[in-house]
Amino acid sequence: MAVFTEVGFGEADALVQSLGLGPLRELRGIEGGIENTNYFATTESGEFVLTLFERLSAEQLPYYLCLMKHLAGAGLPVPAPVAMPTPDAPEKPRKGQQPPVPAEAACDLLHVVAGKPAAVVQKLSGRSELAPGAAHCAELGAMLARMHLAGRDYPRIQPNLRGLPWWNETVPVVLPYIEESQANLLRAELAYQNHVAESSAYAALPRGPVHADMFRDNVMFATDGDAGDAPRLTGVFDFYFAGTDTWLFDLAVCLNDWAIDLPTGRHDPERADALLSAYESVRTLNAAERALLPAMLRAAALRFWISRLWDFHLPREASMLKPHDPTHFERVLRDRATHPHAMAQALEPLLAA
Ligand SMILES: Nc1ncnc2c1ncn2[C@@H]1O[C@H](COP(=O)(O)OP(=O)(O)OP(=O)(O)O)[C@@H](O)[C@H]1O
Ligand SMILES: N[C@@H](CCO)C(=O)O
Repeated sequence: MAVFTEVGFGEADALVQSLGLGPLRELRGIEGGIENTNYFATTESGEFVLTLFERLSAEQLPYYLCLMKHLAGAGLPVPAPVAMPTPDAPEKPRKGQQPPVPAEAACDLLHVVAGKPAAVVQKLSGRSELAPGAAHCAELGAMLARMHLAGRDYPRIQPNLRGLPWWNETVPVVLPYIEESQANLLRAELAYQNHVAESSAYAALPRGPVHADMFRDNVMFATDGDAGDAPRLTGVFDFYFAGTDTWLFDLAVCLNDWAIDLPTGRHDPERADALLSAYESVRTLNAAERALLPAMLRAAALRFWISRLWDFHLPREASMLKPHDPTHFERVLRDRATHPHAMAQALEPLLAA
């Protein structure tokens, strides 16, 4: 469980009551997660997740919270953040008076708990599928494409804060902790990704708001079907690494997690095909995306190798924090870099179709 900041029952109760959710019945620290403090909060209105943001600032947070609201409003299975009710609309300002500050500027989805920025979102039903099959990957691929399309009219822009500039900043910080052969791979891959980012093909990639961390443990599937029923995706959460970035990077993050054999890091052709063809059933990849898929699979592996090295070697204080294993993404990156076209080649018949 990652509880970086302990929240008292009384303080959580005061917040949920002011949100109009009724008195707090139960408050329970959540197991899992390494970024933020999360609690399940039960009130008479239902079950919610209270998140205290440990690294993101109040200036950065409206991008994520408003994106969740936007996607939920577009019918995507995304938990909607609970807004602070606004007092009754003030009277129209008289001539010469200042107009009121628009609610958007204050962000009524962002609250303060224990001195930290905080949000309350709906608790999703279902459970994560940590051993997904092709049918789960197909559900994911179609939802990812729908999410990309639904983000096209999202007005806010904020870079992926775990994108290339962060990789360039963080690699020198982790280099002293790793072996020479690892350092060589890390430096070489970073140089390659800087080169890719300057290419005209990269500039031609479609982009918009992306989740950028849609791993198996951030997606829920229904548990109500009988065994054998087709899986049904009921939700995706943890938007706090989202940002404006290429859709292809988002897809590569998913392929690297959902469509691989975890012990070896190698891709699984059946699951990769299912994920990609379902994505393409909603939105077809363009020529630049097809060309850069191998490079983005490497980029997505690099991103999580760096963040896992950083979390592992420079940990923060938290109750029962379990950092993820960095060597997993070293293996994935070695596989993608040694066989740069393996996954993309396996997907080629699909891409050409
Ligand atoms: N909206 C939600 N509905 C149901 N469960 C949720 C929801 N949000 C979070 N959880 C539960 O809380 C756990 C931790 O949340 P999350 O993954 O967002 O942690 P984090 O520390 O913020 O992020 P990270 O995954 O980046 O470490 C999840 O594994 C899930 O069980
Ligand atoms: N999904 C990330 C952790 C949260 O960003 C990882 O597995 O490294």
